[in-house]
Amino acid sequence: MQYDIEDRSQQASILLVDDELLNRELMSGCLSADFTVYSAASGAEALRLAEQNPPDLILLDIMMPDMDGWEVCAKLKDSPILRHIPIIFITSRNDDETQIQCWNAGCVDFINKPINFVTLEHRVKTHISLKLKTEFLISMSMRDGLTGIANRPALDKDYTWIAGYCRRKHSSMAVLMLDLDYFKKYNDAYGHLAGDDVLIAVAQVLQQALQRASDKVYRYGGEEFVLLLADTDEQGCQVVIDKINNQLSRLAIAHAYSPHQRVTCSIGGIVYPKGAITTELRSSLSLADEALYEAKAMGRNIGVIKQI
Ligand SMILES: Nc1nc2c(ncn2[C@@H]2O[C@H](COP(=O)(O)OP(=O)(O)OP(=O)(O)O)[C@@H](O)[C@H]2O)c(=O)[nH]1
Repeated sequence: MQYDIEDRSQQASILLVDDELLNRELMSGCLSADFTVYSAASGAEALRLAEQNPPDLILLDIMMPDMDGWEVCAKLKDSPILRHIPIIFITSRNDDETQIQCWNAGCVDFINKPINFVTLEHRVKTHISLKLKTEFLISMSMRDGLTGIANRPALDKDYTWIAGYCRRKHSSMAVLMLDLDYFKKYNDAYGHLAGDDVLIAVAQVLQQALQRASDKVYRYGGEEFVLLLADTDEQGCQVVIDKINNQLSRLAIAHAYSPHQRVTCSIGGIVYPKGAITTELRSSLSLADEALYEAKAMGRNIGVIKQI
């Protein structure tokens, strides 16, 4: 995947927070050619705007009436969604104590007033570039290199919050494990690269079969995939399994060494009843794996779902 920092910078957004209109206008004039800039005249407005539309960077004045920059910063750092947004303080004070206070508050940098606009522009570009590159690296580390879908570390990360969410919402949840049938024979007969193409095609089928935003698919290992389906019962699982099988049968990838003469998969899954979900991924996978084992033993190309 190619990454172009220039392209992404154009879309990067900056929230300016300053109670003085002139400061906001001058900073906006300096930055709006390169970034999407929006501004707030108070701490309360800044928090509201940041929640509605989290920016990539916040330029935060310290001395403001009602809520000062320190308090805004503390509230941002308290929010699980907003805490990672880099903050640059804008301050007219340059004493040691203020500088230490800025760093302790969790800013990435600070700029002194009167503002040197060349410095402002360069500092902002540096921090936006760092933020975008970090985001890109994090997203890459959560993707499977071959198929482009989420990988096992992403599953580890997502499972806890999806299971916790379903438990709190008192909804059901399904964990499915999918394994291609006779895939070793496929690789042996058609070659490893052809096998890779099958994995890519199957990953696409799985993504298409999952229609809700909360449905997630991961490449778990070699030819194994895991699906997390929030708010899904046994009947819902069956609908998903049927869609996957129909789509695979429509693709009709020839496999002369399978009794089905085409690439098929077996699926094992478990459904947790409303609210009774374990937040331990390991035990969910081990139960789904048992169901998958049964599906394989029953002749493959079949789904076995168990209600827990
Ligand atoms: N092409 C390709 N093959 C892979 C990849 N990862 C794992 N495999 C292959 O997947 C095959 C899995 O073989 P087995 O675990 O014996 O399973 P199987 O042949 O599908 O048999 P059943 O699951 O019992 O139907 C092995 O040949 C692995 O080399 C990959 O990234 N690309």
